[in-house]
Amino acid sequence: MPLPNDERVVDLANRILAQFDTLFGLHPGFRAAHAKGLMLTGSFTAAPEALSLTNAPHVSRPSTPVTARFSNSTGLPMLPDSVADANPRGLAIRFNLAEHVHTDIVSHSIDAFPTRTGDEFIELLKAIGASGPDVPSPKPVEVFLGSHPAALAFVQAPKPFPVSLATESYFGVTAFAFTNAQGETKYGRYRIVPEAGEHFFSDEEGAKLAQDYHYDEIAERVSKAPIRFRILVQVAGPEDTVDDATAHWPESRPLVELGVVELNAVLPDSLAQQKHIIFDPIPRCEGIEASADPLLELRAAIYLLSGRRRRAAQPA
Ligand code: HEM
Repeated sequence: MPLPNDERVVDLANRILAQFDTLFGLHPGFRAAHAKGLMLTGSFTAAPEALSLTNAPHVSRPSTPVTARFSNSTGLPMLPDSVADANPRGLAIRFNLAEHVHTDIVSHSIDAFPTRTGDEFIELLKAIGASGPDVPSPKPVEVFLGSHPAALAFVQAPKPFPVSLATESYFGVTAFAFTNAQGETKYGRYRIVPEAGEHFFSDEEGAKLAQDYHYDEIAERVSKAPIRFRILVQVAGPEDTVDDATAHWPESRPLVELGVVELNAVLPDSLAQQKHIIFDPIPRCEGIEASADPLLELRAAIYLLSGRRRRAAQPA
């Protein structure tokens, strides 16, 4: 996973990282965002119909080992699971194709993102940082939301507390170009759907959850039976926008099943593994290419810079 060649992207990535530090404080050894999490292992089994979409290596073989990380939002590693800011939850999946060869999916539990570009995103972070409780209305964040409808829609969208991290759906949000063995390319977006169905608490119930409820629950659940998710790809129509994470496609677009992820166990050294692993929002594998979405290169740079910093941190 290389840093982008474009120095402006790397500079923006560093500035966004610094803005996360300002918002959440420094927590050496943890992620700047999605800091609280847990890692599990398992395998991916491709669905037969997946080959119609892509000849990616994990789709062309019977089974691929995976490593997955569930996470809470924010850069606060001790954030209680009962706090609304813990939503949306994250799910990152690494398909281990060979030693040191892998491709990842990074997803979160809402089919939306507040901004189309990184420049808008840093503006939003700065506006949030400048909108403390003592700041009179209209606060900078209110002004930002008033002039950015996608950000307003993201903030206002329901983000309920899942009963379990295994009863939540996750969305890749950015589009990728999927190419099959015949050379046909279609754009699509990931949807990761729980076999256990979607189940949520009311906000009142969510606010009463224990500090580490979701992570204790998922560990308990996987110790009894495997946890399964179907990985689907929502396929774009010819007129759909494929380079804008804030754009929504009609629900009538077809869904192609890529396969099933089965998680079998929590990694015994989850904390050390989380510190080390750096998920890549760009697939970088045959059959799945990045779209022109400007967030992709930027995120790849941020996750790498943040990951290098995390790896270099000395244990507390
Ligand atoms: C401007 C856009 C974005 C920025 C600046 C951003 C920023 C970050 C940062 C700084 C991290 C921590 C990286 C690390 O230390 O490893 C992170 C992780 C993460 N982000 Fe984003 N993000 C963006 C968009 C998204 C989108 C669109 C999604 C959902 C599809 C997403 C889901 C996640 C998840 C799940 C993680 C945790 C990954 C893991 O477990 O290692 N982010 N993000």
